[in-house]
Amino acid sequence: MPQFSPCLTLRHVRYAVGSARSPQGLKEILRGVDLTARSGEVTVLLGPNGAGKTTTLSCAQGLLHPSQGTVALLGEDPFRADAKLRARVGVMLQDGGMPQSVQPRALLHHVAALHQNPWPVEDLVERLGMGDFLRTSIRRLSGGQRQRVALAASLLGRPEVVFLDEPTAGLDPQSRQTVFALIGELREMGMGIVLTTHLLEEAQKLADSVFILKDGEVVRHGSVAELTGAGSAGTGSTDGAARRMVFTAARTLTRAEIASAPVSIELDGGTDNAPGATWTTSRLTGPAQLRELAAWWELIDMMPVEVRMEARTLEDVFWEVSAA
Ligand SMILES: Nc1ncnc2c1ncn2[C@@H]1O[C@H](COP(=O)(O)OP(=O)(O)OP(=O)(O)O)[C@@H](O)[C@H]1O
Repeated sequence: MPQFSPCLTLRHVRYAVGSARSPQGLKEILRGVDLTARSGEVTVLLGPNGAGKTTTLSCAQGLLHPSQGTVALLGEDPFRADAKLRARVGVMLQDGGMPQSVQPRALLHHVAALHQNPWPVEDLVERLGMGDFLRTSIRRLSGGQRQRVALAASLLGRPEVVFLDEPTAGLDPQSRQTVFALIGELREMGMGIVLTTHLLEEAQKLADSVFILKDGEVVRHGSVAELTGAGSAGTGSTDGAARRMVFTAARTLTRAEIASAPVSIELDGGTDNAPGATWTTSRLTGPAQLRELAAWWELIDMMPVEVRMEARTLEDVFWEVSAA
């Protein structure tokens, strides 16, 4: 399997429901999505509820036909795809898609039997720690257990591309780590992994490439380093050098002093405005702002105890995009 070649491309994909003639009118859910995912990489779709992530995945998988634009999944139009293409693609069904009265063991063996060269069921059972609930009907499983069954089922055919819609939703921290490790292995194997998540820390750790959607459009994309300013800027992002500065104040700051800061400053989570409090600055885009901050410290006659520059996190970028 060639590594890092595109396994999925969406070009100017629009998807609308309703009609201009109906009372509700035409509702545009995707408004020109461009996205590329590569084999041997984890591509993460982020965005607030209703941004269009699941609709994008549905178009990518060929479950929905775009109103405009093109989709190529492993080089083919997934909407017209035959069984051959389907066998090369794994889709993690949300629990509604699994037969509720069946036991995971029977389901996994059944799905494995549909594939020519299936991943050994026992191996996935062991890796995903499913041994304890293999003979419990899916209806009776906890949310996290169902998630693991659905993930295993999506991988049984050793797909070249796998779509995972919130694969770690409802998992406890230990199971989440297990799933992370497995996703890392899938990447090493050269699989293309396309996933959605609301867990930004998880996205930051896993993603080779991130697409942030808002109102049916990709508003930022790039590697984590590109998006957070730890590397060169990604397309659509002009803030490649942005950083955050954190400083520890020697004393309590007055309201007037806080208001007079040259960039907005906020108390770091959990600290009080007292000597030793940690303050974080908003996005700094150049050294001139450091000079302004130093001038402000001079003005308010406060020498910070500690000053630190930090790369911004994906969470910082996400909130910035959401607020825009
Ligand atoms: N068939 C439909 N008819 C009307 N509206 C729809 C339809 N399908 C999706 N939508 C709307 O389109 C928007 C995008 O939905 P989508 O499920 O793709 O978002 P999402 O980013 O996956 O959200 P979440 O994070 O909540 O899963 C939502 O506002 C949703 O209500």
